[in-house]
Amino acid sequence: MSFEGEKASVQFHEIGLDDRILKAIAKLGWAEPSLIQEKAIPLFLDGKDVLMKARTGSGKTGAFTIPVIQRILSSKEVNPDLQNTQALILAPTKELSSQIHKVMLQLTSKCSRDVRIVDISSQADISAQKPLLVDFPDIVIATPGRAVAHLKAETLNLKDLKMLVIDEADLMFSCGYEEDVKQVLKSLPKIYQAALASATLSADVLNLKKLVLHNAVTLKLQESELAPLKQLTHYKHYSEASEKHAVLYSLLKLGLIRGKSIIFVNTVDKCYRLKLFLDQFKISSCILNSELPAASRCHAVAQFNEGVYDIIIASEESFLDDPSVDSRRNKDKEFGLSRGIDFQHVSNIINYEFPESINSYIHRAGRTARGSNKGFFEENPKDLRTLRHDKKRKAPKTGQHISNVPDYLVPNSLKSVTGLIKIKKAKKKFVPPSTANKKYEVSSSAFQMQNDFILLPKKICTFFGQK
Ligand SMILES: Nc1ncnc2c1ncn2[C@@H]1O[C@H](COP(=O)(O)OP(=O)(O)OP(=O)(O)O)[C@@H](O)[C@H]1O
Repeated sequence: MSFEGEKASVQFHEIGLDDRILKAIAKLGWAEPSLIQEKAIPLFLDGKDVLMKARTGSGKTGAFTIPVIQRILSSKEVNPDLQNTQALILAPTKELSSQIHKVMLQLTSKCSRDVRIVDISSQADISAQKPLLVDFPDIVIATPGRAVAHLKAETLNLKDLKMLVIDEADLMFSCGYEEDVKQVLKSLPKIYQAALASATLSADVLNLKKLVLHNAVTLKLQESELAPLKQLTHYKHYSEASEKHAVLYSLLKLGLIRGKSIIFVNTVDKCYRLKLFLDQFKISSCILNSELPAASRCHAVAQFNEGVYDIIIASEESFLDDPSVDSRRNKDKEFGLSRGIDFQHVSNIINYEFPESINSYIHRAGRTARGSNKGFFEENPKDLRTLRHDKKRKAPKTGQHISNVPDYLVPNSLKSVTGLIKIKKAKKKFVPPSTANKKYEVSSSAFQMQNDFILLPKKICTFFGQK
């Protein structure tokens, strides 16, 4: 597996990595480093502070986790009895932390005894997490909030820290972690090596850079922000707002969209409404939004990744919103939605509601065509079954009850497609024509005009024709 369109000039075995890491990388199927990995890993191994800005899905996680693990293995070669927390990795959400943890466990699968990693980002009680930290794991992964909570409880000791990494640096401040990050920095020794990873170089990232990095090398890769077109195809389809439901239904039911899909909407309400709509047609989906508790969000992503659901409906909200503005709703400030979450094998991204900024489009699109995956279609057994044309396609099942559900769930446009709509004839009151009746005159001429184009039912045409 390699990143398309980005031919690596060095191979993993040429970067000076431990054999155990190389074996783990091979097990992951990563044939060669991505561009950001190729540039960042040697710099970090050299002891440099690095700011890596690379498009979403370009392999930044590997770019900082591989050298962190390598440096820990090297330090243990020199001093096998060394046991202290050498690296702290901060991520803005629990989902991201657990994803980094998962990647690190895979990368240390051949040296798990030598490199111990814990993720303390979950909301478990601080005292319940104490045993995880008591014998100074080599790498701690946390959200800044959790790191501060443990520092206050004196369950986390960073006095011997050698490396600090902040992932998704552009989200840290907008997630409300500015103070927590500053608090963490106060607990670090004077000298440590640091790296920031980000998909954008926002003002927040530059502020963090000033706070965290020293004489840093900035890697701003000259690459497209999105995966190459060979890998990711963009389609656009124009439709009236009221018809979007019908279009989506058709795309899904006719098999025009295959594989796992993320449908993006812009509000939490829409998230639920769309799910209810799809439920009506026995199209099962799960949802992801900022009102769900963290555990449910993780569960939804896990179920989607495991293939329990092929569709996830996600609402995206601006991180720059003042969290205090909408007090009715209990928004989770750690909600990073899908930014940085590694949804696996996503074939399609559907912008059901158009993203509010270019960045948002890029991040949404970055959920597919990740790594070396093609964007549109994945070859998994389930998809291949779908492709079998020797089997008769099942006609979509729609129940009679669809005609009784509210319009916002099944709009009339779709009811008429399925033949379930009962056209209610409006009872018209007879109003005698009167030249003094302005309202009548206006509507009359409007209808007359349409009459010219034979657009009206005969009955009405006749009525106005008599005038
Ligand atoms: N060298 C590689 N070869 C093939 N696949 C890789 C390689 N490195 C990473 N990947 C895969 O690419 C996908 C995206 O990687 P990763 O999550 O690190 O991207 P990212 O740049 O951190 O994205 P984001 O900014 O969204 O977090 C993952 O599924 C990962 O397993």
